[in-house]
Amino acid sequence: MRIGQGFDVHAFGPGTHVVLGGVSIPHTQGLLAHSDGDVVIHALCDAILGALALGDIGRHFPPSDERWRNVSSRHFLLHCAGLMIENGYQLANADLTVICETPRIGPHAEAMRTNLCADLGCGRQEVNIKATTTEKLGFTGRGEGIAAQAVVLLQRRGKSAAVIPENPELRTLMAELDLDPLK
Ligand SMILES: Nc1ccn([C@@H]2O[C@H](COP(=O)(O)O)[C@@H](O)[C@H]2O)c(=O)n1
Ligand SMILES: C[C@@]1(CO)OP(=O)(O)OP(=O)(O)OC[C@H]1O
Repeated sequence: MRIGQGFDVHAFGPGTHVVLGGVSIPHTQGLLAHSDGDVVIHALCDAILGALALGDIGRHFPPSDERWRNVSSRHFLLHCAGLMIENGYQLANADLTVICETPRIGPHAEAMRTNLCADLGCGRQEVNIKATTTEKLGFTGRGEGIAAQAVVLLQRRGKSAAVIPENPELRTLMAELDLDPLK
């Protein structure tokens, strides 16, 4: 078993929506970032990479690289899911916390969960999404940005229990990276 944790913050800036867990949520502001600024997925990627002892998201997707400008963070998550499988692990569970005053996360949590489970190739029971305000304290309390935390537990995947991801994007990415899901 391997445990990993991730944390990310993005500041609010001009915009009409934020992208969290791959869900576009209408909002009075957007999030400033090189990519789509999906703090939830960034924290989750860092947790997975941490569990695998493979560094962090910036090492795999440098902010200096123009290829990642405005890209969907689901691309990063698919990559991390592929690395997890390549290294012989599957997700035992992931627990995420989104920290902001607004927008309200509750109404979007199930759609976010659907996206994350699809990209990770796991069942709904393996992923939980929570939200909290900071009672108007600190930078999230002042409405300056959104923070997210993630904790994951990875378990060794036996050959007999091997899971070939249902998500066609993940299968394609794994094929491109020459990752064998049964290895
Ligand atoms: N951005 C948010 C923040 C909170 N929630 C939900 O409200 C509950 C109460 O939050 P407190 O910060 O007052 O404890 C929390 O448990 C979430 O269910 C939310 O949906 N979006
Ligand atoms: C996601 C990456 C991609 O270039 O950039 P940002 O979208 O700015 O996000 P951040 O969490 O600040 O940094 C990690 C980078 O890998």
